[in-house]
Amino acid sequence: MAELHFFTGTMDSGKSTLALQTNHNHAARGRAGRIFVTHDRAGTATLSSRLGLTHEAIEVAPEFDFWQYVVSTLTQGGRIDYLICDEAQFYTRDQVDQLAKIVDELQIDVFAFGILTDFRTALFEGSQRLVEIADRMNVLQVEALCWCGKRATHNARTEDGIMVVEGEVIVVGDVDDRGGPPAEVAYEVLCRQHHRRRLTAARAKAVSLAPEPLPFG
Ligand SMILES: Nc1ncnc2c1ncn2[C@@H]1O[C@H](COP(=O)(O)OP(=O)(O)O)[C@@H](O)[C@H]1O
Ligand SMILES: Cc1cn([C@H]2C[C@H](O)[C@@H](COP(=O)(O)O)O2)c(=O)[nH]c1=O
Repeated sequence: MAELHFFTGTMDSGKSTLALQTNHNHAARGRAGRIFVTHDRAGTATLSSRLGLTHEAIEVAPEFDFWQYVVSTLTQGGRIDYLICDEAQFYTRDQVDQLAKIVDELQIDVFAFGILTDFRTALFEGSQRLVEIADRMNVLQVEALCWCGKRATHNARTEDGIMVVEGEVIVVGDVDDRGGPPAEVAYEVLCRQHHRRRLTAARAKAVSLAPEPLPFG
């Protein structure tokens, strides 16, 4: 039986790497797949992992129809055994419903990968629908860590190094771990407590270096 799988984790937890590994393993056994992505950091129609692997992919625009794409490919004699869908948090609710229909009606496996929540801690539209209807939901096993050492569960956005909780939902960007001057827009993974307190690594360091107030005599 085909299934709709949803693999989730914070930014930088290895989702795109797993997407490419999944594609590799299925393709190596002669299965025919298609790779989809949207808003990848590496540019349009590319699936990229921080481990250096990239693969060309089909760019998913908001009006893209997965069901139509697959049905028209099959009716033209093409073969599709599975779909790899990265950055699935950005897919629309309708697109996720199309993926479920493809699984149920055409017996094609779908492997979707994406972050669950945005920088404000709200569910993304695509992820919400995947949580609601996926056959299996898997949390990535390689844990991304907060600066304090705890498991990171939240994605924080920084602007010029300052954590923000308001703004556009979609802003493509990367985790800033180069230690250089802060990027205009960057992301940092944090545990819930430090996300709640808006305590990023840089702010925690600044606080720890602040001089102790002199005791009054
Ligand atoms: N130089 C490195 N050496 C080993 N592993 C690395 C290196 N850089 C990144 N990684 C691994 O790659 C993971 C990020 O992979 P990626 O697939 O791009 O994540 P995601 O798609 O979840 O954002 C990191 O969690 C880390 O485990
Ligand atoms: C939290 C958050 C993230 N994004 C963007 C930033 C990246 O381009 C992707 C996540 O990619 P990854 O492969 O999981 O690292 O999503 C965003 O647009 N809005 C957000 O709130």
